[in-house]
Amino acid sequence: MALRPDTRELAARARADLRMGVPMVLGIKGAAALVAAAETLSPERLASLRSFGVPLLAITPRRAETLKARAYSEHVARVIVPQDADVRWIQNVADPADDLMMPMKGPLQTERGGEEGIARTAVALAKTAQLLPAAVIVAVDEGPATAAANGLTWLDLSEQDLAWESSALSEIAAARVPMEVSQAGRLHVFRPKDGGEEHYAIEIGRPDRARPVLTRLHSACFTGDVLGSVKCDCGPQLHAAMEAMAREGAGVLLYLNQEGRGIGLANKMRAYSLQDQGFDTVEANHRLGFEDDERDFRIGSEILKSLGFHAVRLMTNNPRKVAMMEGTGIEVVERVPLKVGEGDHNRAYLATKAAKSGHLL
Ligand SMILES: Nc1nc2c(ncn2[C@@H]2O[C@H](COP(=O)(O)OP(=O)(O)OP(=O)(O)O)[C@@H](O)[C@H]2O)c(=O)[nH]1
Ligand SMILES: [Zn+2]
Repeated sequence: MALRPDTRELAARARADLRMGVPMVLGIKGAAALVAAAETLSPERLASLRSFGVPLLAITPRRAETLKARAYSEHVARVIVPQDADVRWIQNVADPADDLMMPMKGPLQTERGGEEGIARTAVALAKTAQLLPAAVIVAVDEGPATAAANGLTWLDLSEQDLAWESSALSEIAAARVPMEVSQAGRLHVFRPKDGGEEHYAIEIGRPDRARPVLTRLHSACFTGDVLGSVKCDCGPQLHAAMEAMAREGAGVLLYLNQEGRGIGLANKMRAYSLQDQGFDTVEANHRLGFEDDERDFRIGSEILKSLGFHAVRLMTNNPRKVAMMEGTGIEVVERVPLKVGEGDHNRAYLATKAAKSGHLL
């Protein structure tokens, strides 16, 4: 049936549902469950979910560790939601905002053994929807029938294990954009097949496809790039990279919409608020239930290849970016350090990245 959305498209639809607070039905290897994101859950929907069975709250092992709950798995922890627990209880387990003010959330009871695929996938969906990585799940016997009867998205992953990287990109439009640093600017917009976040490539000058091109692989940072926040070094890095390309007369700026190292601006602000409570940038991500860095840098090499580039001189201090480029078919002939913008407000942040995330100082 050519009209029918495929698994990837259904997953994208499921993410949109979760963001709106609409539950979806997830099927894996014969098991099925209603799934709702903890962050967007309403009291009415929680009550309806309970009419199908006893809910579990799936969270990441990172979050479980903060809550001192046993995960019994390296992939997911399934917290038993007490009968009298309300939405607030669920959201307090999911959200570390009040951890310090109200530390007594436990002891949390967690499930051990049994089917964990649904819980694991539900958390992955919430994460890629840039919500808090926590989902309420209620097992149901008849997945497709439950979805159909309630008008919910049915996503069956029994046959296909979803690879969580972004789906293939196609170039949508490009045009000349004269800029302060260079009159010769050209912006290309790339869109993933699943309708997700778009990413950009900005050509500066006239880069020669046959030679390694000076390239900056930059992740969106609204606070640093646009507001000039001094809490990180993103703004100065962006501008220094563009100026270097303009000086050379050629370069490519890859501007990937991976705000907050892939967790989205809302979660980044949650992380900032934890940083105001004394946690560093890595600890804050972990308390929220994320890894230090949730970005997929393959997007960058895919864009470069589709523009006809094969080799780069990469402006970065992050060895992971170099490794990812090389592992995905773009030769990195040189790493060009990009050390600008260090100040009183971001000194500790940069030191943490060097100590914990392997950034080169
Ligand atoms: N989660 C989180 N993200 C942050 C924080 N501070 C900055 N960011 C994000 O981190 C990313 C920084 O991106 P980049 O500068 O491209 O990457 P990098 O890993 O620092 O590597 P290089 O700058 O290339 O050396 C952006 O997406 C910012 O939004 C933070 O405290 N927490
Ligand atoms: Zn930044």
